[in-house]
Amino acid sequence: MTGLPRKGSKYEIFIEGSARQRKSSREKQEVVKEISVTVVITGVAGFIGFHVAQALLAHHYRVIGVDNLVPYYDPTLKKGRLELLRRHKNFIFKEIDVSLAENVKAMDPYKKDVRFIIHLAAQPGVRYSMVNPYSYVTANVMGQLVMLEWARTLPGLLHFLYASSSSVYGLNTELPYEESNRVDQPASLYAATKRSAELVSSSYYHIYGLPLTGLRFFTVYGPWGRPDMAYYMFANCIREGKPITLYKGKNLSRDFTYIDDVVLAILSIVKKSEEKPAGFQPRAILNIGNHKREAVTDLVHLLETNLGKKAKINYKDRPVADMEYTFASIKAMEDDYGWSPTVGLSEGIASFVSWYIYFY
Ligand SMILES: CC(=O)N[C@H]1[C@@H](OP(=O)(O)OP(=O)(O)OC[C@H]2O[C@@H](n3ccc(=O)[nH]c3=O)[C@H](O)[C@@H]2O)O[C@H](CO)[C@@H](O)[C@@H]1O
Repeated sequence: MTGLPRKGSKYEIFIEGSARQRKSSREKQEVVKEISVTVVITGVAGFIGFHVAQALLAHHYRVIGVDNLVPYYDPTLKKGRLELLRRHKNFIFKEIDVSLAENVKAMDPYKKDVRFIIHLAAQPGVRYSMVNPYSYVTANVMGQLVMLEWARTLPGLLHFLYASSSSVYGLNTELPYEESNRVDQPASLYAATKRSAELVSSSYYHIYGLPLTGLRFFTVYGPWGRPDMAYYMFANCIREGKPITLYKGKNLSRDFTYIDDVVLAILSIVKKSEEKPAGFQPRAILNIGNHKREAVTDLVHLLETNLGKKAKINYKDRPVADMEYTFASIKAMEDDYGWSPTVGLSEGIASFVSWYIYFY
């Protein structure tokens, strides 16, 4: 398994389409032209960064990938993702921590070429923010500021996209969550740092007019995923015959978003920003979700079916930092970019499990 998309998926057709394009020499020239579009991806060895980088490289972008390779989870995953990325000739990797301003000087030689920044480097994990709080402010707020400061020195920047999170909706009870909802009641420090990053960005838009969009991701899952997330932890426990911890609550549910849909969302934003349609103003914030609220117990059943093994379950009270439910309105993404998700939870979990079985 290479981490490439499911057979027949929209994302795969994208990549196959690109491969076909390489055939004629005239089109080869176009490819060479396209290579000049340089994208910086921070957190490139992370789950979402890796998939976005692969897709952009398949589309002949040049990717300057940045990551500090922090061992928050099993480093073999980050190393494996990087190994795949390094096979592309248009991939350049810098091992740096972007929460220190002096480190980003390593990217200065590419300044004039950079058209996009996709800033995904962060300290993730809702529950871990109670264990190691300082790392969240450093990575998620300072890191944001450093990247914004660097971004404003770029002469040809078209769009700065950055990762926010559905967790900013916090204790909000209005469903589905809309970008215009109140977001001043974070349930976790993690959410507070993600909201802070949005506010810092908003000030940079106001002062410097930087083209900025924060993407509020809703529980993204899939092959090469993050082992601190429930679907992955549950899979590990089921495989090893250990009990999973399921939080109590009849409304415990998530809007689960499959990675291919997230990649397509980002590609559609990048493409439109390159086209620069007259009068089009990118929004400051966009939800990236599946627009389906699914019970966490359904996730467990799907994993059991695909792994062919029953889960042993320990029920526990939900930690206060954990939201009970999430549900995304995706109207803004549909209206602005014609994007809508295509992969349901059962199909997505089947894809995840086939990668998982191969990987382990
Ligand atoms: C670990 C983590 O923070 N993951 C991400 C996840 O949070 P999010 O909490 O949505 O995702 P998880 O995969 O951690 O949890 C999914 C669901 O499983 C439940 N659950 C989790 C663990 C467990 O042992 N038992 C259990 O029942 C949770 O309460 C939740 O309802 O999506 C957010 C965006 O939407 C991201 O910003 C977060 O980085």
